[in-house]
Amino acid sequence: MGRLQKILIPFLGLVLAFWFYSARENFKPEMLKGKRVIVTGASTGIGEQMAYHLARMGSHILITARTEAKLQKVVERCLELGAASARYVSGTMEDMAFAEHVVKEAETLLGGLDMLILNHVGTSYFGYFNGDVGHVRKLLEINFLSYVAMTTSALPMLKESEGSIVVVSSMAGKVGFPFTVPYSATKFALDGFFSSLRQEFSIQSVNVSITLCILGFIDTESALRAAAEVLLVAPAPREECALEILRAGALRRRELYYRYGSTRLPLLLRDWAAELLDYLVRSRYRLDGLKRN
Ligand SMILES: NC(=O)C1=CN([C@@H]2O[C@H](COP(=O)(O)OP(=O)(O)OC[C@H]3O[C@@H](n4cnc5c(N)ncnc54)[C@H](OP(=O)(O)O)[C@@H]3O)[C@@H](O)[C@H]2O)C=CC1
Ligand SMILES: CC(C)CCC[C@@H](C)[C@H]1CC[C@H]2[C@@H]3C(=O)C=C4C[C@@H](O)CC[C@]4(C)[C@H]3CC[C@]12C
Repeated sequence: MGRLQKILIPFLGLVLAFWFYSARENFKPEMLKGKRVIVTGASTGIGEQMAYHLARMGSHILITARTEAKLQKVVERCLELGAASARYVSGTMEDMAFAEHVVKEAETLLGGLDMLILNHVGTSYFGYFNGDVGHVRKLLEINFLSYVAMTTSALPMLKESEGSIVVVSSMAGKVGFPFTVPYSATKFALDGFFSSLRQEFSIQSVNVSITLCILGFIDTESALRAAAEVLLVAPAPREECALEILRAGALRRRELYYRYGSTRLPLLLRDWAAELLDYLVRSRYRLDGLKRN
């Protein structure tokens, strides 16, 4: 009996802890109503879909990317869908002054900021590493340093609103995949920077959440163009992906894994059977589909 109690009580404790942990707050679209949100890389792909979801939820939206004509169309659609307000700023994230300018625009136009969604990525190649160090530097500036610059300038506003930072990363920011060498380096850098910063926020009681989004293959035009012929993996829908990112950000989750089965489960292998994971990853590639570049 005594032994049974010794096992049963901790077991019940664990069950209760699990129940308590999983019964966390549920997402309601009203959570983002009236919130002031920046979405970067929102002229197309997942960023564009996030803008539309935010519009339906009644947020104030500030979007950015390089192509003005596309941004204009996305803003128009956001207004049709019910955004509280929708504006754009066009420019390149190769330029840190532009990254900071976007944040300043939120201050001027919206009077503050509740959520900063960092989503843009510069164009890269999907193929063997070609030795171009200049490209790695440029991609680090676009995919990583501009995220740092925007976070730094948005922090006073985010502290004020007790807001959220959402960082869109990838499975390629947690595991090495073939053909994404420069891209993968930039995504691993994001994990280092933002996971460390989250720890400091916790120590300093800074109530700004950081959500790192670990995405698998998503059916955006650029991803399909680059990799559909090579990967034996079905891409997940960008609309659903965009909604899951917003949900995780609104719930102040630490990380999002989308889709769960093709991201979280393979990652369980990473620390215990890295060689097996590497092998399984390679087995999902069709090398004769690779374009010459
Ligand atoms: N699709 C996928 O399979 C996966 C995507 N992800 C991540 O999801 C996020 C979105 O990806 P996805 O929607 O596929 O990307 P897209 O290629 O569809 O969109 C990229 C966006 O970034 C903008 N952009 C590109 N270069 C620059 C630049 N120099 N300065 C400013 N903006 C720029 C583009 O607009 P413009 O050209 O007008 O500037 C566009 O709006 C990225 O962080 C990506 O790493 C993660 C895992 C898988
Ligand atoms: C085998 C399984 C364990 C999981 C497989 C998931 C793999 C196939 C997923 C995970 C991360 C994905 C890449 C990514 O993050 C972003 C881009 C940029 C885009 O412009 C071109 C496509 C590309 C390279 C994706 C290609 C597919 C990748 C490697």
